[in-house]
Amino acid sequence: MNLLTFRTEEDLNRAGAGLIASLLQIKPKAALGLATGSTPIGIYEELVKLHRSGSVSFAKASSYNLDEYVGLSGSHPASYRCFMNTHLFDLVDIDPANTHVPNGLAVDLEQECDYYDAMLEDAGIDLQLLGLGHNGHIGFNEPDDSLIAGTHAAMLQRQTIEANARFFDSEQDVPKQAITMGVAGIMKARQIMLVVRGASKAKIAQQALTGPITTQCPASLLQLHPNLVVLMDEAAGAWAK
Ligand SMILES: N[C@@H]1[C@@H](O)[C@H](O)[C@@H](COP(=O)(O)O)O[C@@H]1O
Repeated sequence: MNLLTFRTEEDLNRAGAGLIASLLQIKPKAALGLATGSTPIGIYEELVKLHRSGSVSFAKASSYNLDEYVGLSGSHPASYRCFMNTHLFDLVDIDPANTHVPNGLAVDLEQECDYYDAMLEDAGIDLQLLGLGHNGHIGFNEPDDSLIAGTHAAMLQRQTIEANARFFDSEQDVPKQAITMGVAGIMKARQIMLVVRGASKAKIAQQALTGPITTQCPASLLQLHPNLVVLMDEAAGAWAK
């Protein structure tokens, strides 16, 4: 595991974007595993800047997002599809046909999950970007007695609904279910970049990265990944010094 702490958010964003840009330079057809939430926004902003300056192209790349709310269409402003279009896809030269986000409106969720897994298997994620939930979740893999390997429809925990209510008009509007890549799908990525920001996540980051590996903290499984890089700001990574 490579633990990196950054003095400023700008430094962290540059490092994160730099990693993705270097991969695309070496492997233009890279399959990127992407994440939503507030954590990756700064990294996407840096990537857009790099793209505008001509330093990076997504023209041959493909992307696979971690998750999507069940019941939201891609045009709903709080959907992860809409988030990705707004923060990255519409601002760079990626072919929209090569961007993949689970379909939250799928009538048959099981079929949608199987379809997504088959796509992931085919693509082989080169780099998976991850944020961290306050309860240790990754994607929408919530703490539990057991975890699910493949893409599945997950029930969101109260804490997650509360944390994500800021993206909706009210807490009642937050969907209770989401389609998420499973832990095996995440762990299959050739490289994982976990990004953690803010003092409120310091404790769970420390627990996930140095504590016991347990399904009660899904991010702790990342300790088993052979190629994990963790980017933290000083507030989240104070314990790592
Ligand atoms: N499903 C997403 C996760 O993929 C994300 O990592 C997490 C943290 O979000 P934030 O970065 O906004 O703290 O929230 C959501 O629940």
